[in-house]
Amino acid sequence: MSPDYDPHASSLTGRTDPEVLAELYAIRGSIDNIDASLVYLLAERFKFTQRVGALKARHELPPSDPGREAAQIERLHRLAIEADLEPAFAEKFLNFIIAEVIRHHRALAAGAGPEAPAGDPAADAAPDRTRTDAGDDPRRGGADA
Ligand SMILES: O=C(O)C(=O)C[C@]1(C(=O)O)C=C[C@@H](O)C=C1
Repeated sequence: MSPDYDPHASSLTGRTDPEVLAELYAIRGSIDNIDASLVYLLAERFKFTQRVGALKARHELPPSDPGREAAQIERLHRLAIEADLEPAFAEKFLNFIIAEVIRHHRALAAGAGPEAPAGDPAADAAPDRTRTDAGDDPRRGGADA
């Protein structure tokens, strides 16, 4: 745990029954563990998507793949129902992450990323806007989102 993190930080201290607070802190300990896991999991996911982005940039593939996304969303819907999680939330969450991944892919294709060093032809190429891409996807805010 980071040294400046206070797991008992709360606006409830001093006006809540200490026993209730103790129970709340115990539950929050698990919430903190899960949040930490989410951060590490997301970091791992982004490491892999950076590799996808570098591959796509090298081969001049479009940053987004709507067919893949549709399959991911459908699968996530099913998993969410199984897991008793709101499917609309699961979809929103995945779309949020994917939008960020696509932003990274675009930066890589434009040569801004660490995996596309100067002089790499893929890095110097302008992002290809002629292909099917999220530029047409209203979720991503239009052509230059
Ligand atoms: O699999 C890819 O092609 C990716 O670029 C990764 C990813 C994802 O984050 O899962 C991101 C963008 C694509 O539209 C589809 C999937």
